[in-house]
Amino acid sequence: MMSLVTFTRNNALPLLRTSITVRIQLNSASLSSLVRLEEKQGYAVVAMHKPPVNSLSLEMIQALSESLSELEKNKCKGFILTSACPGIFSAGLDIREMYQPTEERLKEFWSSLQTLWLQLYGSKMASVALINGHAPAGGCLLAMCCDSRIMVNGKSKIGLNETKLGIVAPFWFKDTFVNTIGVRQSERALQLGSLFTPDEALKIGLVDRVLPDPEAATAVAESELKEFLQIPAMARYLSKMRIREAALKDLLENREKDLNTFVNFATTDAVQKGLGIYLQSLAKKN
Ligand SMILES: CC/C=C\C/C=C\CCC/C=C/CC(=O)SCCNC(=O)CCNC(=O)[C@H](O)C(C)(C)COP(=O)(O)OP(=O)(O)OC[C@H]1O[C@@H](n2cnc3c(N)ncnc32)[C@H](O)[C@@H]1OP(=O)(O)O
Repeated sequence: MMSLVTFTRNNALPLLRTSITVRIQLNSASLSSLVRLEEKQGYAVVAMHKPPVNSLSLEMIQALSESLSELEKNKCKGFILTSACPGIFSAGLDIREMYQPTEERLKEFWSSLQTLWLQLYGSKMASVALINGHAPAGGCLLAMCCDSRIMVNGKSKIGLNETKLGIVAPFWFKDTFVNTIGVRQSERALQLGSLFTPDEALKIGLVDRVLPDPEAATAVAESELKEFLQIPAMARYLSKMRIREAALKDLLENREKDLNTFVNFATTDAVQKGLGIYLQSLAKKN
C-alpha cells in the first residue's frame, strides 16, 4: 500500500543556538498514513489526515503518538501540529469508539489517549498548533497541549463541548483547560460545553493569534515556533514544566483509576443512549 506520509528533505541549518544540526530522518515507511510528517528547516510539520474530520480513533491516536516518537528519536526540536483536511483541525475523539464498544478496545483506546496526552503535554519539543478548522473537545485538547495556538478566522469553533454530548471532560482535560484559560473561564465553559469563535477564543486566551487566512496563519505559526526555538531548550522546557508538571504527575499516578472511571462511565446506559442520539444527530445533518 502506498504511504501517504510526505517527507521532503533539505539541507537544514540549525535554528537553535543550543542545538547541533537538526536533521530529521523520519522512518516514513513505518508511519501510518493518518499523519503526514514534513521536515522543514530545523522543525517538522505534523499534519493530521483522516478525512472527513480527523476524528481521533484508536488508530489515529496511535499514529500521532508514533509520529511524535519518531520526531523525538530524531532529536527534532519543534513541530507545528495542524490538519491536512480543509476546514477541520480535529473533531475530537471518534465517538464511534465509545459507542457500543468492546471493553478490550475501549480500554486500549483510552490508554492510548492517555499516552498521547502525556507525550504531547510533557513534550521537550516546542510546538505550535496551527488550527485551520473546527477543534471541539479532543481537538481542542490537542491544540492546548502545544506551546502556542494560531487559529485561522472563519466559521470554525474551538472548546471543550463534552457536556453537550452528556459526557464529562476527564480531570486531565480540565487541568489542561485551566492551565490555558484559568479557573473561572474553565468552570463556566466546561459546564456550558462552550464552543468559541476564533475571536472569542482569542479574548479568553484559548488561542494566541487569529489570522484571516491559512497562508497568513502558517507564516505566523512558523515565526512563532522559531521564537520558541531561539530560547535555550532546557530553560524553556523546565519553565513549561513549572506549569504542567502537577497535571502530568496526577495522571501518571492515577492512570489505572482514570481508565476504570472512563470505562465505567462510558458504558453506562445513560451515556450510551446520549452518544447514540448525538451520532444520529450528526448523521441526520447530512
Ligand atoms: C466522571 C467522568 C469521568 C471520565 C470521563 C468519561 C468519559 C468521557 C470522555 C470524554 C471525552 C470526550 C472528548 C471528545 O472529543 S468527544 C467528541 C466531541 N466531538 C464533537 O462533538 C464534534 C462532532 N462533530 C461536529 O460537530 C462536526 O462534525 C464538525 C463541526 C467537527 C464538522 O462539521 P462538518 O459539517 O464539516 O462535518 P459533518 O458532516 O458533521 O461530519 C462528517 C462526518 O464525520 C462524522 N463525525 C463528525 N465528528 C465525529 C466524531 N467526533 N466522531 C466520529 N464521527 C464524527 C459525522 O458523523 C459525519 O459522518 P457521516 O454522516 O458522513 O457518516
